[in-house]
Amino acid sequence: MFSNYELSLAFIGGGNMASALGAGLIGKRCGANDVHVIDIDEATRERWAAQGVGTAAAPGPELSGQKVWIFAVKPQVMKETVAACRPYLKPDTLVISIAAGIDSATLARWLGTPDAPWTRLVRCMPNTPSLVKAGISGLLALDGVLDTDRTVAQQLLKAVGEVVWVDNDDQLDAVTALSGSGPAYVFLFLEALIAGGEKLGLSAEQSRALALATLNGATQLAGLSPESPATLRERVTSKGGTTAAALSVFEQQGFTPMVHDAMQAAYNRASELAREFSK
Ligand SMILES: NC(=O)C1=CN([C@@H]2O[C@H](COP(=O)(O)OP(=O)(O)OC[C@H]3O[C@@H](n4cnc5c(N)ncnc54)[C@H](OP(=O)(O)O)[C@@H]3O)[C@@H](O)[C@H]2O)C=CC1
Ligand SMILES: O=C(O)[C@@H]1CCC=N1
Repeated sequence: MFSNYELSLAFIGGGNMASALGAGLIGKRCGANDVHVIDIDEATRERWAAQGVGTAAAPGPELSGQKVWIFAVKPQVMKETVAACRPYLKPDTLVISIAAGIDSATLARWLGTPDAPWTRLVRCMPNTPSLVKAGISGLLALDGVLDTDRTVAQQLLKAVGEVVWVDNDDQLDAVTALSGSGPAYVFLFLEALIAGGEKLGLSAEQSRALALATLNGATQLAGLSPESPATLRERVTSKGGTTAAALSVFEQQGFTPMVHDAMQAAYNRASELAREFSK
């Protein structure tokens, strides 16, 4: 379907997440000149223009020429942004929204009418490792979405990593709490490991190399091994040894419940965003 770059793409909002997706997609699924970016921020437009991408500060007729639209603005401005783009929809436009929280039925209503909601719509929750083609995206299509549209959305996101289809908006909020926000949790852990190494006398450079390779190696091992993460953890933990000493501190200080509370907070925030900005 995408041979000879048959895809034309609009990013409405060209910030962090759109840039990560664009970096993975341009040259693989589309040429730079097949992409159109609408962003109110001049510096953002200049970054895209430097890659040969057409840009505009506001939606206009050129949007009608793009087959797939990816809404990548903050949930707070989704409603007004959709309203501004809506006049340029064509019957065959596939809309993908990556906004956290804003549910599919609301988006379908904003894009269409209350009586005839837009059906060519896929909700997606990607993550920033898409920048290096190591992302993972949750995808959600309402009943009635064409199989061809599901396929296009899936191929698009597979160009920047893996995809997992979910059944409803609540599950997409759970994806948001896990893999959407998740890279930030991992970066926080990485920062803590690096700072911890330095406190114990390693240089910043040594700590960074050791921490990065440890996270990389451990996740690769977990991905390739048939054994569970719990078993792999036990393999590192010699009785009465150093790992046991460290893990007992994690346990005493409530590491696992803290991770669960953090994920619950992200999930709850997605619902709040939906309530606040879906009216
Ligand atoms: N960052 C991430 O890891 C992920 C983000 N998302 C979702 O992606 C969306 C974008 O997030 P992110 O990329 O981080 O945000 P950014 O703020 O980096 O990007 C949004 C961009 O949209 C611009 N913008 C604001 N209003 C409009 C408008 N009316 N028309 C066009 N452009 C506009 C902003 O300009 P200005 O800065 O001047 O306001 C900004 O450049 C959010 O809905 C978020 O939930 C989903 C998954 C992961
Ligand atoms: O923080 C946010 O709201 C967005 C959604 C997932 C990652 N970033």
